[in-house]
Amino acid sequence: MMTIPQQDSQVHITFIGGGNMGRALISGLLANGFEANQLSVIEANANTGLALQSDFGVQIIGALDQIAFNFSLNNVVVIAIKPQNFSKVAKDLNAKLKKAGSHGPLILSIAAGIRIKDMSRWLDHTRCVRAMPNTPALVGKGITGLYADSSVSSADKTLAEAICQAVGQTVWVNEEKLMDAVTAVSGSGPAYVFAFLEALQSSGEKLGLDAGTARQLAYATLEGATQLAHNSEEHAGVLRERVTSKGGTTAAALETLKQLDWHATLEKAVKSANQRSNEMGDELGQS
Ligand SMILES: NC(=O)C1=CN([C@@H]2O[C@H](COP(=O)(O)OP(=O)(O)OC[C@H]3O[C@@H](n4cnc5c(N)ncnc54)[C@H](OP(=O)(O)O)[C@@H]3O)[C@@H](O)[C@H]2O)C=CC1
Ligand SMILES: O=C(O)[C@@H]1CCC=N1
Repeated sequence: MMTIPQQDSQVHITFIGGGNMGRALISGLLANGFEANQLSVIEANANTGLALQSDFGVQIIGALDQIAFNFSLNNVVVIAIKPQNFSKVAKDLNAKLKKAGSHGPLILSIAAGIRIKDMSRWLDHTRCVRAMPNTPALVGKGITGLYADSSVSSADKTLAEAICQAVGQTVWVNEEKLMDAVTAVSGSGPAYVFAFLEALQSSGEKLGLDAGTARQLAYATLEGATQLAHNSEEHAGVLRERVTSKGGTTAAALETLKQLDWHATLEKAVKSANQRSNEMGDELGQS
């Protein structure tokens, strides 16, 4: 049963939205110390809700107005719906929070782009922390960036951090605009890695390997190289040079990547994600 450091009482988390990221967090939390009776989910899509109930045994609540806060300080609401739906849901939640008074829950938003000042305004509530997890949370290997402004208590920061640490590592940023960068690097990052895997595997297939062998080679290489880099104190560039024999095969591949400006291309892609997160904050914060 998951309790939070320095507190005895049990944490209860209500998810609003149990889609891709909600599911990844729920699965990761259950595998890492939480029990099903500590989690409830409000999910608009009936099939998605049924699948969560059957896979994880969590309680599915039909609608927002059925949330029963237990008025404990360890009551948490994770908002895991699309950013475009956020203001509507937050305004609906506002009435419930008013009833909860000063013991309203900690709100942990994982929505890309949505800023603390806007969610606090829609919710009329200041116990809000912004988080950006990623889907490797599903296997307990996520990383979550966190931001809270100075009005949030250290107990609430500890609570938010402990929840996110149940599914991987956490880092705090001290300026909210850096959440756009976190989103661009690690929130969206798994997609870049999966795209790289797809390309490495299909390259192997085009060179004549069967799909299974190409997949095995690509996945093991990514896993091994990542582990090597993780365990090494040296810069990834040094590790790259060690693979690159003068006049050899790696040099030929890296020369092609250089001609195609691959490094700068990836940096541009990550910059686009950063910019989009910021734009979403501007666009969606207006409502
Ligand atoms: N996917 C990722 O890798 C990451 C996503 N995020 C953030 O997480 C949030 C969710 O993303 P993701 O899980 O991918 O999105 P999904 O669309 O997969 O999940 C959202 C779920 O919420 C449901 N929903 C919509 N409106 C409501 C409502 N009013 N009440 C309850 N449930 C509702 C949706 O149902 P329906 O499909 O019927 O609309 C859907 O099942 C986003 O804000 C995103 O920015 C953050 C980090 C990583
Ligand atoms: O693509 C998105 O907008 C979300 C945020 C980070 C990952 N998925």
